[in-house]
Amino acid sequence: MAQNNPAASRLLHSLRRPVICQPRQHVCRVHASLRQRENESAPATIKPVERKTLRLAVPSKGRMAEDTLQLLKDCQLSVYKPNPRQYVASISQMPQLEVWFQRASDVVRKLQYGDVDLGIVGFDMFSEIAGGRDSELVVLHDALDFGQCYLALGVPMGGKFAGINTLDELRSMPDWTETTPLRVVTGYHNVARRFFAANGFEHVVLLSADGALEAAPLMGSADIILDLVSTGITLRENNLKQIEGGRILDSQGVLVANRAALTSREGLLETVHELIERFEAHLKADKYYSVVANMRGDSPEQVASRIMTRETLKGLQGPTISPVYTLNDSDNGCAAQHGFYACVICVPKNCLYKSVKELREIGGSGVLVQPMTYIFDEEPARWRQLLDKLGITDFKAS
Ligand SMILES: Nc1ncnc2c1ncn2[C@@H]1O[C@H](COP(=O)(O)OP(=O)(O)OP(=O)(O)O)[C@@H](O)[C@H]1O
Ligand SMILES: O=P(O)(O)OC[C@H]1O[C@H](OP(=O)(O)OP(=O)(O)O)[C@H](O)[C@@H]1O
Ligand SMILES: [Mg+2]
Repeated sequence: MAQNNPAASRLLHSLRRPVICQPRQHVCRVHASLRQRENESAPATIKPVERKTLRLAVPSKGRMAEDTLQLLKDCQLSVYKPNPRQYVASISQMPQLEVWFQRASDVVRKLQYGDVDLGIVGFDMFSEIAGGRDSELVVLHDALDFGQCYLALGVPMGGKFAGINTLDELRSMPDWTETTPLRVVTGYHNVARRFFAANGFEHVVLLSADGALEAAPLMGSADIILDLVSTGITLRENNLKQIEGGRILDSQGVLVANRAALTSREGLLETVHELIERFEAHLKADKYYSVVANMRGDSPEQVASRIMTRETLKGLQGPTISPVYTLNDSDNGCAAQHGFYACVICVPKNCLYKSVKELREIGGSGVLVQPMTYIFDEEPARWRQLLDKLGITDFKAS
């Protein structure tokens, strides 16, 4: 069938191309090949081109591209791209920063080479290309709240895998030998190599494919897959299951920087500070509603104490309580209404209805719910952690 179908035969062809073995060598010692590949993928020590501008690389296509631009927009950092076929754009609020559109894998490579200073990419891609640990690259924000997925093994539900439900069981199958290794198809060879080496798999061969990996076990061209999972539907629809111990790496969008650039490029730390502040303010606010309720009570303290007895109503710092003023009919003046207070709290979005019910239980009447746009903390913890990582003690953001 594959012979008559060009797409299928291309896939088969790519699946059959082993990447860690020589053409006639079928079995790999994953430990040895791990060392070899990591040296290979080490960034070349090429001196970056001189430039005055700062650069941020973002994914150029797919869901990560859309979500990255949306995040920047939500932080009042809309990206202006004059022409859809151009790869460089700008942000009017940050004129010092060029935005470069790149394939996700190239975002990481360009960061390694120092061609860009900052990049937004999935943690999966960062792990695959750069090893996933802070080294010459530094993760500035590890939870941008989009592109949530994870890398996991997908194992056939039936056949010889019917009784296989854990990583130990998979490893202990007698089928895997020098001549019949476990064939794993994946786009994440470095992650896979590290994972199988760390988990004591001896006879593994990694195969390549650019998409539709889930079809490979059914076709017979691989035993299992290692791919991204989000809802798990694609695995299920292709008769594949996840196994205990087979969830390899959790991923979402991250902001990464070139470490050397952080300490040498003029203005980069200030820009990073602003980006972290804006991202944190938006991402935090996105999880809350601002709730204003009129509360019955004898004093502000009494209302506050009642609110503080309820976990969902405590908000971020506790309630703000103020008098409610009404018009005085006799002289048209205003007077604080006795026994009534307005209270403002932040409520986690996922507890909204519970909070409204609790407010009513403790004397609330009208409840207004508003979206929260930004919550600026005094200093984001991630900024402090970055300064610690870089060993900077005397930086003052302007
Ligand atoms: N199903 C998914 N759910 C959430 N995030 C995902 C999912 N698949 C991939 N991602 C994230 O998106 C990144 C890009 O994925 P990918 O390269 O497959 O592009 P895409 O958005 O699916 O577009 P396409 O596959 O059509 O080129 C991945 O590195 C990962 O971080
Ligand atoms: O768990 P799920 O919600 O089903 O998502 C998982 C699927 O999503 C990604 O594929 P994508 O949709 O990006 O298609 P692609 O293979 O063409 O990249 C990934 O490679 C899986 O196949
Ligand atoms: Mg995809």
